[in-house]
Amino acid sequence: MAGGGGGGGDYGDDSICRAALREAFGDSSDSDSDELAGVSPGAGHWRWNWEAVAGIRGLWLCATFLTADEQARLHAAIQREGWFMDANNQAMRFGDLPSWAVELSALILEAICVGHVDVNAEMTNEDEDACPLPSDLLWREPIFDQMIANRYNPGEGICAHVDLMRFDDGIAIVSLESACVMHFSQAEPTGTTLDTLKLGDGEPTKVPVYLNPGSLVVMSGDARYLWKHEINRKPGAQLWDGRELEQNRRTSVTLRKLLASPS
Ligand SMILES: O=C(O)CCC(=O)C(=O)O
Ligand SMILES: [Fe+2]
Repeated sequence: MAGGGGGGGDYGDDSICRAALREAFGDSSDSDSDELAGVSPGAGHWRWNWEAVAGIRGLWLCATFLTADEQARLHAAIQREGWFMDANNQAMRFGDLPSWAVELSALILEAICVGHVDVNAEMTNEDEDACPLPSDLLWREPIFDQMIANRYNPGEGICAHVDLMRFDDGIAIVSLESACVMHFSQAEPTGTTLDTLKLGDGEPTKVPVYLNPGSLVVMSGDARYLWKHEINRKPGAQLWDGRELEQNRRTSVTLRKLLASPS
């Protein structure tokens, strides 16, 4: 897909993306179902701004992915599943996803296809760098068939990890309820590339990414395979703009695609 120019802009061939959307999900304007219905194709086009996270190839953030209303409807749909009763704080689905997750997947694909890309100075002019997901991942069907919903109480997070290799490239994370800082650190230091990312004392740099409610993070390539991600909500670890974030309950939805199992 072609990238936007210096000031950002629509990218890719809109009609190809729209065809992919229709093929994958049908015409959502006909939809009479579901919690996110009413979001017609292209409706979010003006507000979807994609930022490439500096220093991590394949890591993209769309801070304006869901409106407050869409967040509320998505959260209500998750609540209705009744997953987070008692001490339960995680639910996984494989294969057929709940209809709201299928709709969310369609919205993610649409945001990737028609959103605006802020091309920063560090990026090269290679087309693949100017799209939040490589086109082969955009065309796979379904785009996602595995989902994890996580609920974190204040103080709870997730340890540094690379997602399991049983999942394909191209992972999306939607945040709800409250903000957090997710840190990325290199998984396998290779000497050469790490040199530019090391602090003076040799400690690998952690790249902080602020995940506000309603934001969408997309990881592919290096970001998915060569960088670990974590959410450390121990006191002192959630710093943003020099201030400690106030911690509240956070819910996230992670969408991935299972690799075909060897038969
Ligand atoms: O909750 C999040 O934001 C991240 C979840 C995650 O990384 C995972 O489930 O693999
Ligand atoms: Fe993960």
